[in-house]
Amino acid sequence: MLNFDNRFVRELPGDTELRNQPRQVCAACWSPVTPTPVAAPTLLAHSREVAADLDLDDRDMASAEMLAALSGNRLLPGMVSYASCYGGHQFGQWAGQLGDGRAILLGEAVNRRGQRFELQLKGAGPTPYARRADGRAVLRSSIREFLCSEAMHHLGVPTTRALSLVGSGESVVRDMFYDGHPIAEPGAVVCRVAPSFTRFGHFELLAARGEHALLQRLVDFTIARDFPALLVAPGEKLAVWFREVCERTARLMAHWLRVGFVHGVMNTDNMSILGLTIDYGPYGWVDNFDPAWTPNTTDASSRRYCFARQPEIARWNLERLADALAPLLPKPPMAEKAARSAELAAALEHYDEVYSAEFCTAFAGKLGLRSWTPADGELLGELFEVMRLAEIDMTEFFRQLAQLDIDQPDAEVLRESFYREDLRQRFAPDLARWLARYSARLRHDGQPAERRIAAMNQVNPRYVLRNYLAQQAIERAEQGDTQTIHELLEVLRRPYQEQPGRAEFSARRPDWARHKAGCSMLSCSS
Ligand SMILES: Nc1ncnc2c1ncn2[C@@H]1O[C@H](COP(=O)(O)OP(=O)(O)OP(=O)(O)O)[C@@H](O)[C@H]1O
Repeated sequence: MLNFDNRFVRELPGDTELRNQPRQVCAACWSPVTPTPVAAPTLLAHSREVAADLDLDDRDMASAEMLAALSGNRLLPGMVSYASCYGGHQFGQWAGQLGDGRAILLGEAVNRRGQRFELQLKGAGPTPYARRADGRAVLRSSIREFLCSEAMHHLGVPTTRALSLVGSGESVVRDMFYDGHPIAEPGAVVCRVAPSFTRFGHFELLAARGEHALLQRLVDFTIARDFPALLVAPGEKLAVWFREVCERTARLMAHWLRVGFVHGVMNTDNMSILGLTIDYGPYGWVDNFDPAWTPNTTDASSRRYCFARQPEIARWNLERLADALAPLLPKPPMAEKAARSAELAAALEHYDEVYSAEFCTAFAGKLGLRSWTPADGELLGELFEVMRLAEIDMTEFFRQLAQLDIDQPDAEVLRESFYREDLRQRFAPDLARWLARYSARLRHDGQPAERRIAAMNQVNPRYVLRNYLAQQAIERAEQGDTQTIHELLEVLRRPYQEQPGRAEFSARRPDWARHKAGCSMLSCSS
């Protein structure tokens, strides 16, 4: 039922040692490893769209063989299992070898249309990269990864996908939430799917070890397998490819800002070479608009990975990738002094340009403008300031903004986007002034209201995976009730459409969730 063509292990060198013990793995891109079986797997949910991409129907998904494969209990014909080797910069520091410590690849499925997808189990047991950890994942973080991958896809944000969420029937011990005391939680395995799970860190590790021949092989392989449409003359290959990576990353950052997504751990090992959102750990969705907000408790003081800094951090990460690739280019002339070649530097500048352009396009769309001028940048900046000070809900505000009567602007249509009545009253004059200027701008733009509203509703979601919604789904699932997971999966399939009877899934964060763990801040424990 699935066809495999496993190029990664066929074309790139693997680890020659077979023991599954934590260790440094050199001169190899992957290590063979078998998933550790789980006691009592149950399929808690699956994405029918991802299944369809793999030519799998509901019957296939319900089969015992599939459950065995998706829990790591048995391989299907054609599958090979391995963990890949990468390093990374974590919180700005080089961390050395990291690797797939609890992710196990199952090979590359090729569908009837010739599309290629790597399948990867997260939480399927330890690998040589597990260091001292257990290779497992808790149900709570697996639900968050499963739902958010699919929600992001339906929002139009590039992302790795999730085929399945399997409860393992085993418990996993983590020290989370409750005063740091270790507690046993239910475990789970998610099957992730993406054309490639290659990260910036794969290249960085080879460069850091001086394994330049293998680095060149990995670059050639990645371009050939993952960027088949890239047209390049042989001499320019590396720079043209890096420019493409910069461009995709820039587009991704504009998307994250558009929908109010904060990744939480933008280390270089969590940066996808395809410009996909990867690793749904302590991520969060912006409720009250705050550029400095980070959902990750580990980052609460430095706020390195807060909402508004993400584009800047993505550039820093691209610079680390450029550093890793630089040894593959002819040495720059002494006069240039810089370690980086002119081509790589130009690609980084391209990142800045593409990001700026994409950001303007995204926010022009959110505001219902057909074009963007520097004055619109000022208008948006003023809005952001009012939204921040008045603690306005980002998703609710932009969705409701389309309802504004631009001939008689009245902030009443935005009432529901305020969390606090006192702040609503205090900032009412500022908001009214802004709405008047904004309405004048729209009248000047001259687009018929119906068309503007329809266009705004296509880019301003009604439904996002608010932090407290995911937490509710988790708490119910931990009691054995998976209905909320299914409801959320269904609602988040059509995030831009009004769905009658689904108001509970668009409501802004309730008061009880404001400081509750899981609903506002999260630790990395997963
Ligand atoms: N429970 C665990 N067992 C083994 N390795 C782990 C575990 N949790 C995290 N790691 C490893 O720690 C490193 C950094 O962790 P991070 O939280 O970014 O990863 P993750 O959430 O496991 O994975 P991914 O980036 O694949 O989604 C990675 O090498 C990861 O494989």
